[in-house]
Amino acid sequence: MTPVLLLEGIHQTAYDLLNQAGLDVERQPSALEGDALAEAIARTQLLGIRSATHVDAEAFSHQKSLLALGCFCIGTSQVDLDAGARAGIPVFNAPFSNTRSVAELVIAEAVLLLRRIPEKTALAHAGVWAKGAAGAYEARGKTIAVIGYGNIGSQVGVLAEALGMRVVYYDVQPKLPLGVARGATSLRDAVGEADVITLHVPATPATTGMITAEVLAYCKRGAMLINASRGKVVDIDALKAALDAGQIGGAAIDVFPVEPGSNSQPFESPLRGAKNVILTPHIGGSTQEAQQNIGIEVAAKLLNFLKTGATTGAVNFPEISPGAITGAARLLNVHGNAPGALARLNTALAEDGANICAQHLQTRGELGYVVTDLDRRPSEALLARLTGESGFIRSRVILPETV
Ligand SMILES: NC(=O)c1ccc[n+]([C@@H]2O[C@H](COP(=O)([O-])OP(=O)(O)OC[C@H]3O[C@@H](n4cnc5c(N)ncnc54)[C@H](O)[C@@H]3O)[C@@H](O)[C@H]2O)c1
Ligand SMILES: O=C(O)CC[C@@H](O)C(=O)O
Repeated sequence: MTPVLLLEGIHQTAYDLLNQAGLDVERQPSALEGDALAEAIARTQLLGIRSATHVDAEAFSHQKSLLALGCFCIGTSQVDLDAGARAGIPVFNAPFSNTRSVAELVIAEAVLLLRRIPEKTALAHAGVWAKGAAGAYEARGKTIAVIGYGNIGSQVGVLAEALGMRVVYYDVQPKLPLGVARGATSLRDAVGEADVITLHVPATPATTGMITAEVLAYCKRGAMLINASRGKVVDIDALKAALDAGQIGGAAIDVFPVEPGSNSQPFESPLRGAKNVILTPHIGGSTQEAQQNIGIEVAAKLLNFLKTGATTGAVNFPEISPGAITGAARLLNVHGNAPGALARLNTALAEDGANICAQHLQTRGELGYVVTDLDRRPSEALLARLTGESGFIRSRVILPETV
C-alpha cells in the first residue's frame, strides 16, 4: 500500500479521501524538521504539509520513493520548489480554498483596531473600566490600502467597500479594480493615504522586508497595519518602534518571521505585550470551511497524480492532464529538457518492443514530463534505463488494473 504521511493536523477530509482510496495514511499533529523530517521523507510516497514544515533541498535529498508533495495551504515558500522539480517531484497546493477566511478576519481586525478594542479588552480583563471614545473611529469613510490585490486582497477590497470604506490597492501586476477601488502607482502612494494598511503579497525576494522603517514613516500618523500574508514581509523591529512612537496606531499580525512548528512550542516576538496589537498564531485560513475544502482539494490532486500521472495545478512542474489510461500500461517519465530527450525515450520504448497508444509531453524550464500509454507493460530493464541513464530523472508505471 502506498505510504502517505500527513503532518501539521491536516483535516480529516484528506485522511478520509486517501484512506478510502486504499492508501496507508499516517497523521501527525505537528510539523517535522531535521532528522525526523529526513526519516519521514525517506519512507513515504506522498507527503502532506502546511506552512510550518520546511522542505528544502537537503530534506528532498533524503527521498527514496517520494512521488509528490501536497501543501495543504496556499503558500509554497516553505518548499524548495526547484529542488523538488530536479528530483522529479511535483508539488501541489490549494490556491483558493482559504481566501475568504483570511479576508473575513482582516475586515474584523480593521474594525477592532480602529475602535482600539485590543487595548480596551486587555484593560477590562485587568479590571479597568476604560469607557471613552478617544481614538476610536468607524470604518465607514476611512481608506484601506490593500497591498497585493490578488485572490485575498481583492476580496478584502470588496468586503471593505461594503462597510463604506474607500479602497486603494497596490500591485506589481495590472489588476481589474473591483467596485470603485483605485489602483495606486506606488507602495508609498498607497500607504500614504490609508487609515488601514493590509498586506496580501506572496513571499518573494521583492516582498521580503518590504515594510521597512522608511515605509512605516511614510504612513499617515496613527494608521493601522494588518499582516496576514507572510512574516518576513514586515520588519518587525521597525514596526515595534513605529508602534512605540505612535506612528502606527495599532497592528494585527498573523504571520511571523519565525513561527513555532507546533502548539507545544513557545512563541517569541518583540510585539508580545504591545498596545493595541492583535497577535494571532497564523490562523488566517484556519476555519472549518477552509480546512475541509483544502483537505479535499489537495488530497484529490495527489490521488489524481498517483492514479493517472496528472500534474494539473502543480506549482513546480510541467502540467499534463492525460485522462484515463488508454493502453495496457502508462509510463510516466521525467527528464532534463534537452533536444532529443523525447526521441531517446521513444527509441528505448521501441527497443523494448512497446507500441505507443497515446503520448503527452510538456516542458517547463529545465524539466520535461512525458506520459505515454503503451500496448504492453514496460520491462524492468527499460525502467532501469529510463531512471538511471543520463538525462532521465525518474520513471513510474501505472497499470489500469491498479487504479
Ligand atoms: N495567514 C494565513 O493563514 C494565510 C492564508 C492564505 C494565504 N496567505 C498568504 O497570503 C498571501 C496572499 O495570498 P493570495 O492567495 O491572495 O495570493 P495571490 O497570488 O492571489 O495574490 C498576491 C498578489 O500580490 C501581488 N504581488 C506580488 N509581488 C508584489 C509586490 N512586490 N508588490 C505588490 N504586489 C505584489 C501579485 O501580483 C498578486 O496579485 C500569500 O503570501 C499567502 O501565502 C496567508
Ligand atoms: O495552514 C497553514 O499552515 C498556512 C495557511 C496560509 O498561510 C496559506 O498559505 O494558505
